Amino acid sequence: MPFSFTILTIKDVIDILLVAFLLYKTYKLMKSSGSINVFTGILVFIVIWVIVSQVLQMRLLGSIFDKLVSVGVIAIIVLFQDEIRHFLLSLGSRHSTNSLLRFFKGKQKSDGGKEDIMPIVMACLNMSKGKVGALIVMERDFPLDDIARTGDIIDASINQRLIENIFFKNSPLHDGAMIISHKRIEAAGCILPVSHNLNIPKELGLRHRAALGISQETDAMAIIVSEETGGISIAYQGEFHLRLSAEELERMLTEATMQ
Ligand SMILES: Nc1ncnc2c1ncn2[C@@H]1O[C@H](COP(=O)(O)OP(=O)(O)OP(=O)(O)O)[C@@H](O)[C@H]1O
Repeated sequence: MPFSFTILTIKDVIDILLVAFLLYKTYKLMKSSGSINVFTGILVFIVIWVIVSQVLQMRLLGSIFDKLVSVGVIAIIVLFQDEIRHFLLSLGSRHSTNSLLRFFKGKQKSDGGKEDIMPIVMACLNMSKGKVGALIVMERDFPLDDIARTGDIIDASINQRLIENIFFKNSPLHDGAMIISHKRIEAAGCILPVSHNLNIPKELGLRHRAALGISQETDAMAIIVSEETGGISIAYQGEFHLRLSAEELERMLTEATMQ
């Protein structure tokens, strides 16, 4: 039988690149939420399904697999509703849209928000030196009102001494997380969702798990000051950035709060 060559058009190349991008995004989301084994399992199942029903054309087994696939789509949506919500959120977030606009317009990033960031950075550095534990969540596009309601509403301007005071050991509000929203300290003593990721290093406790949890469920950035080591870390988009320097902390906060 003569070989037949299929000519790839530009549309096909874009199609392949988009599928690769979607697979990569899914892989990253699953990895950050600790469901990477499920992702591998689904991939293995798809490969077996394609071999059985398309390549070998086994009709009986193929029809069973076809049925499983049609039900499987609904099962996947139910199982991964959090990951799907996070994916759609990251696609539609103001940050992604603005980056895209900047890319096309060649517009420079604004240097806004430094006066709001520096008190947070300075407070974190002081708390780090004194080994005072802290958990600060910076709201972005996803509203954190429900989380803020689990603590005490403060609604104060961002102030270094106020932040340090709240997290000072034995202060009534030192337990739990502080929420920063619309350039204000909105609430303190808030309860965050805890991440169930199994790959979190054992030495990181509940404060770090809670920070990772909120970064998986929303687009917020969470800053952690460790009471044990004084280390400053950030949980963002389901990933940890551990043991940050003052410059790294400032840079990440500036990037995250840029409009
Ligand atoms: N779900 C949660 N939401 C908000 N804050 C939480 C949550 N769970 C724990 N915390 C905070 O974390 C503190 C416990 O921290 P723990 O020692 O377990 O964490 P850690 O990650 O090891 O941090 P550290 O290095 O500071 O010890 C609690 O006192 C509380 O303030």
